Amino acid sequence: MSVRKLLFCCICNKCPGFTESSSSASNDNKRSLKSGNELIDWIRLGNSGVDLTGVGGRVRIVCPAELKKHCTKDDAWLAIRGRVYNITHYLPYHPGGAEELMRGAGRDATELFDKIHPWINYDSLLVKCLVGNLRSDTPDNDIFFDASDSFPESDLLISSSKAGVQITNRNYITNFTTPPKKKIPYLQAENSQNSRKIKSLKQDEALFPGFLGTLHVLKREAYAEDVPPAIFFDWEQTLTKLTVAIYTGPMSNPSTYSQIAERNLLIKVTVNGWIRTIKLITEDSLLESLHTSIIAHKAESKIWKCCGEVTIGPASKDFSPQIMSFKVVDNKKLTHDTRLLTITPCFGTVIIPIGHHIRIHQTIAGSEYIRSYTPVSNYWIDSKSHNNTYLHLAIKRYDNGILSPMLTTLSFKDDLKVSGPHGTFALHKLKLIKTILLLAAGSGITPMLGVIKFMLSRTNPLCERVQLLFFNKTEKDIMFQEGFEELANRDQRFTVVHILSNASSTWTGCKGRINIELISAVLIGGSMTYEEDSLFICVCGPTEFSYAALKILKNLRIGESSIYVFTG
Ligand code: HEM
Repeated sequence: MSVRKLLFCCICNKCPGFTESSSSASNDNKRSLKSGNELIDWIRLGNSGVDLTGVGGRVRIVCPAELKKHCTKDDAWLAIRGRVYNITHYLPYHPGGAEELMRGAGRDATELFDKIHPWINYDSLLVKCLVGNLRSDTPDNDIFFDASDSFPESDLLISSSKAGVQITNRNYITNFTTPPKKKIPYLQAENSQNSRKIKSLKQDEALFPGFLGTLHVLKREAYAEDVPPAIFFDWEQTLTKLTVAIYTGPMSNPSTYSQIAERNLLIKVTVNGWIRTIKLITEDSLLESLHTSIIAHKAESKIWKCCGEVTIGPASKDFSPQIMSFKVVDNKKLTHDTRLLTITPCFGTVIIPIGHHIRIHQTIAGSEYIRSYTPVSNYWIDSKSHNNTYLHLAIKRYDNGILSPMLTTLSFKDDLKVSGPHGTFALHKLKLIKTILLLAAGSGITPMLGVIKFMLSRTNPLCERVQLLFFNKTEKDIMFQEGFEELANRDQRFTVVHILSNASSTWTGCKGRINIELISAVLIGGSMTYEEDSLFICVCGPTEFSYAALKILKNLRIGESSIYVFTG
């Protein structure tokens, strides 16, 4: 549930908990809609399979000049918060009237929209009308509308080919009524440390009640380590399923843990070391979670009037990772001495942030043994079952070890105690990074896998280079080799160099251990061109390897702030 979208608003002031003071628009402007042009009719049109985007439903980048051209009633586009929508079909359904809505046509209408009704859940209403992301030159916008920030939830539902099929098949009805506004703790006012900062933001808040205020908060505070992040809750439903989205802000790399007990859905979200608990007492009973974005089966197939009662607890820093029970789903060979163990939580779902790890706790002969593993995402695994509740762990067997011989022989349905997530890797360190060098040895490759995928998928700023130097003893020790080759063939920005310390006579690649000549040849010798501020280096491997790498990087005058060493 790596959701970064910030969206929390009611679409109508009839929602419970909606306060008059939230509205800045006057009722005089409201038109009565012709019969056949009401909200329900608009939802029906959206679900009818008609292409409301006018461009075939392919989400793409729109430049301001193109947006400008779509300004007539027959062909009207409008942009809000960096997203461009085709509003042509929505014109007769707009409760404020078509003329009013046309005021926003052909331009970035964010300010206009926010002046009148910032609480409207425009993104849900126009979910089928999304043309693409507005290309913007202003750095401020980039904070929020990083194209890598592509709002996974919505995109799943609107993306071109899938949308029509999925929606009719699933009887999709979008939410449109988020829970009571008064319960949104969009400012952590209870935290006295922040009172000074909060005061300075009061003006913005008054101007833009609700979520826009939060955008301002996030913009200024997102990267301040000791400020609990604002988080938001949204939901949508079909007859049989409830989907809950928690919005945590850009680059926040959240971890979550969720559990369901009939009408109680408990979600724990951790962002930058702050833990928040969201408790939802639903209108009716739920069954199990379906996957990590918390889609839960309803006990009875019906549409609920509202989602239920949501309470978002205060932020706390006392985050002691909890111990959870897991079961083994699969155990298969990865290399000659490494197994890929697939495990799933016995209850609920767990999300481990990029670059973080879990710990396996095992009691053997009365003593507890603990070992850390970074889960490997589905992308790297040749697995038919891409179930999002699974964690895949690459476990190397050390014959003289205590834990690994036991873990590598686990089989289906065996129990495991797991704690997590653990780690200090902060994704926002990579915010401005265009070139990344990854130095990994042996099973130290696992945290790099998430970083590689993240860097290559982001576009703002566009990542220019991901260079992996992967150190192993012999050819047969190399994990995920095929995956690397495939990726390198597909994406020229990614390169991998394998370096073996004990290569066979047939090995034609690099040989040796980590050394300054090798690293300086990569960094300075020309295979990587970079600007100092946009370079980052990650290191992961056995302790001696990490020390050696750090020493070399120090000698090459790479600043500490540009290096992150993963430790278990
Ligand atoms: C940006 C240009 C827009 C303008 C100038 C505009 C203007 C207005 C006005 C004057 C009203 C009546 C105010 C009231 O009394 O509630 C209204 C209501 C409404 N507008 Fe817009 N609007 C715009 C965009 C949008 C968009 C993009 C959406 C959603 C897709 C939207 C959805 C609504 C809804 C749902 C209402 C009814 C609000 C309520 O009942 O509280 N509007 N709009």
